[in-house]
Amino acid sequence: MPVALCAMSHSPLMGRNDPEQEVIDAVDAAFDHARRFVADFAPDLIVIFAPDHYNGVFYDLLPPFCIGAAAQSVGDYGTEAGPLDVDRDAAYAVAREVLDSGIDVAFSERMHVDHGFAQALQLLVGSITAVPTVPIFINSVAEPLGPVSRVRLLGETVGRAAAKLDKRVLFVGSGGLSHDPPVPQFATAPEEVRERLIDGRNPSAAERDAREQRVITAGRDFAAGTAAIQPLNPEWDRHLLDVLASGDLEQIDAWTNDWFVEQAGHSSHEVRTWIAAYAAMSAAGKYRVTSTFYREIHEWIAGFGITTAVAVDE
Ligand SMILES: O=C(O)CCC(=O)/C=C/C=C(\O)C(=O)O
Ligand SMILES: [Fe+2]
Repeated sequence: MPVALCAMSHSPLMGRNDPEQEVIDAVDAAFDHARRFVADFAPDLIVIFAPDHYNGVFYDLLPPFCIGAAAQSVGDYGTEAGPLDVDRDAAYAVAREVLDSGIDVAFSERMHVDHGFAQALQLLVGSITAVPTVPIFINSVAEPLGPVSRVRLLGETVGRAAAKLDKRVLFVGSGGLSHDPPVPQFATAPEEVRERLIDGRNPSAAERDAREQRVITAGRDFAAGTAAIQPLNPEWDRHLLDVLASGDLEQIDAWTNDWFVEQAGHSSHEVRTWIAAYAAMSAAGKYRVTSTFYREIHEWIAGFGITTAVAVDE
């Protein structure tokens, strides 16, 4: 059955610390294009790969990957809260195929997800329930991380499973590109922050507000050139976009996790979601990238990209 792809950056700072109007208009136009692309493809199912930012998955039990058979959005940064419309049968079918192929994916009957999933679904199809989904969490934040080659293999097996579903499947990758927003790291976090990284579900409104305000302030400082966070790396971003478009994804296996951080900041690991989505596409054969948007947006602390791709009949 047909497959298609949309990979996109997300940012909790959209609408909270916006760049100048010309940039917003360009992003809006790119999302309009992506929405039309998705509507024209008319997916029966969205398989979405996204990270979490210590809102749904914590160090009390932190799998590298997790497939949700049911999922609940926490509603951080004003995103839609509540249950996603998860296709449970499809989630089980995908999980079986992934496990059969030797990838030890975790599985959840109550996965908690944050803006990584919700913002992408809302931007592309209007809500977290508009189209049945299979949500797949990819740890992109909480070290230690496994090699990126495992993410590519996960994506490939998910793609093989999706091809057997007899559905029109849209693969979505949500996150990236180069960016280094203030997401705490366990190794360097003070004790009280460590505690919430281990078991921080259901923070009070005041706690959530303080966390969100910290990120908004960092966005303001970054745009003003005064934030002590890593710069964006548009050359690295463009190179990644070229590699993904080339279809030659195996070259990514040689990229080390340290290299991602050196080049493009800690949260550049979120491009794992793009790599998985493109690898899923590659399982169906050759593909062609049909649109690419890219801008450096300091206000959102993001090398911000949106790409779409279709399968090519050989
Ligand atoms: O305060 C925290 O623990 C997390 C901060 C946070 O959620 C930052 C999110 C940033 C992105 O999702 C992004 O830029 O990709
Ligand atoms: Fe993120």
